[in-house]
Amino acid sequence: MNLDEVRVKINDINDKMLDLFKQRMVLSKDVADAKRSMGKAVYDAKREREILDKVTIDAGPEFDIYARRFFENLFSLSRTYQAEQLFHETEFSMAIKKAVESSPNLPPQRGSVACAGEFGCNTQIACDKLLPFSQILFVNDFKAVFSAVDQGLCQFGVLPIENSSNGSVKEVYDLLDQHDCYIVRGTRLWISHDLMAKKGIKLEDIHTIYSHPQALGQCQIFLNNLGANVKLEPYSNTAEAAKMVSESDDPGIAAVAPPQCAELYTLQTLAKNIQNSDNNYTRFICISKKLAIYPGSNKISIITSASHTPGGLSSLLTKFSNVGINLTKLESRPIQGHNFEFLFYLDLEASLFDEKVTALLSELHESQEKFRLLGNYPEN
Ligand SMILES: O=C(O)C(=O)Cc1ccccc1
Repeated sequence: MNLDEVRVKINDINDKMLDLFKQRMVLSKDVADAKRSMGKAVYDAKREREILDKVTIDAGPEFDIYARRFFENLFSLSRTYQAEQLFHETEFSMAIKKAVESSPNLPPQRGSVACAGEFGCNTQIACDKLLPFSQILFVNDFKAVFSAVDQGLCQFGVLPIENSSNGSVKEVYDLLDQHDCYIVRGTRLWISHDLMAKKGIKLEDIHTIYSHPQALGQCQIFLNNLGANVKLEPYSNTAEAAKMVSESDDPGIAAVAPPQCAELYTLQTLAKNIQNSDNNYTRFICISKKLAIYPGSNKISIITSASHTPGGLSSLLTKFSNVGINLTKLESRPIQGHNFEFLFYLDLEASLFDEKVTALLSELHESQEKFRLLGNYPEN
């Protein structure tokens, strides 16, 4: 057979498969419809497993794995189609509706906001960008930001979550799982770091440099070049490190902090723009106790689990590709007390104003062992 002849045959098979596929999708909807009207669960894991085992045997050793994956994908597509076609209100979808209806058309500009750090820190700049007329309450650490929001001391909390060169702020991911708070907004800031010390001090006089671990990580190349005699010490926050240096009696210490901190804390800049890369952006989130979904919300964050089996994560991800959703972030964090089991944090380019997306997330809410919507929010 020459190439043209093979192509003709393949086209013919494709046409037949497409026709069968469409027939199968319609039948899968009918089955779901019938099951639902009988009050039965639509998803039948046992039956799916039996069919998968049968096709694996029937396909023979050359094609068994291919056949199994092919049918797994077919089932996944059917389930997405069923969820979309037979969408029914669930507790989850009603909570979404309520949040959409009760949220104002524009994100708030004012309110009380908790910020970990001190005057002049990067997170304060993010607070000013997100809530320009807010009252900032500076607290000690990220945990205290969550507590302030959780206990109603502040309406909002702003936290760094991810940096373009240094990766995720893992502590914030863990705290998101531990608190009943929602992400209501996000923003991205270009971050630059300066090295600063007391006035009159030279770079060669410095023996210890303090800063937030994210900032130290973002300036690793410059800092490591200073040699082994210079110690790097993590500190709670960049601006707090600058303040501590200015108040300390030790002239040999310095801080990595945002440029404005030099003037704020009467320090002298020893080196400017010491970040590894100029492409140094940090994403910040704004959390709130109440779920709010403003018009224009283009990003969804969720926490979920995947089954601890081969293909478990892949079948979770397939559900998003089934409806054409782009994933912008996948973070995994170990589940405390479980051996090598993980929670997955996903960011999706999607909006709950789209019914298809609400249908998919409702389906996940029902089918996944763990599922939590962290928020649907605008990020700019
Ligand atoms: O807000 C700050 O300045 C911090 O210390 C946290 C931080 C560190 C580096 C980048 C963004 C936020």
